[in-house]
Amino acid sequence: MSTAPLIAPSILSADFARLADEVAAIRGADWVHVDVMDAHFVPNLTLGLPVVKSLLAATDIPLDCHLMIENPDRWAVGYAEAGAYNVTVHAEAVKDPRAVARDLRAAGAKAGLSLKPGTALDPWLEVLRDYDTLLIMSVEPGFGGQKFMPEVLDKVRTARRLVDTGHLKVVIEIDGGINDETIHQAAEAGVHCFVAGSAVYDTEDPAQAIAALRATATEHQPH
Ligand SMILES: O=C(CO)[C@@H](O)[C@H](O)COP(=O)(O)O
Repeated sequence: MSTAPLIAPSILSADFARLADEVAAIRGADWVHVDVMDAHFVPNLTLGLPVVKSLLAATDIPLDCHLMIENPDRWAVGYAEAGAYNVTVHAEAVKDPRAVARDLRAAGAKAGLSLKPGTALDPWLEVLRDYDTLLIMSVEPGFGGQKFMPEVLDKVRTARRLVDTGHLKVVIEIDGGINDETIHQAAEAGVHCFVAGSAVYDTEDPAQAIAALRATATEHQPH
């Protein structure tokens, strides 16, 4: 697996004017992380499949759809069929994780599994053999602009050890509070793909912010 760090700016906005700006700003990103929230699994409501279809038409950058919704078993495959590159469901919400992974892959997408900060990694290791991406949340899902939780990095270190020894084949992604001051810790712990919202969009030059995050993550890759 390539160790070059991936930077994935996250699109969260339910304000369509701002969303257009966010899409226009994502030059130089590897993936675009799309925060799909349903106001049930998380206390926030953002966007759904029709808007994701518009985003797919608006950018060539692979879309990484993070489903923070109840009953992802029902909805996930629609995002894959629409053309999302990666579709991530939450361990705390999914009922049949193996069937979801199989259906996502059959529809041509990578399958992702996400863990909230308080969810342990060990019970999911067997299931993760069927997945391509492990998304470790470093904030409680729901809102951008929260403080990074370094305590989740133990899960990153464990997962990275398993990847490096060939026991797991996943891209390790982290999401929440990633910025210039925190990305080095996540990189050193072994993260492959870094999601960043405010650190990209709340700057004068989002493309430059993406480049700077990538440079820091590259510098702090584990050896
Ligand atoms: O999904 C979420 C939060 O639930 C994240 O994708 C945030 O939207 C990232 O924003 P920052 O923490 O980087 O501001």
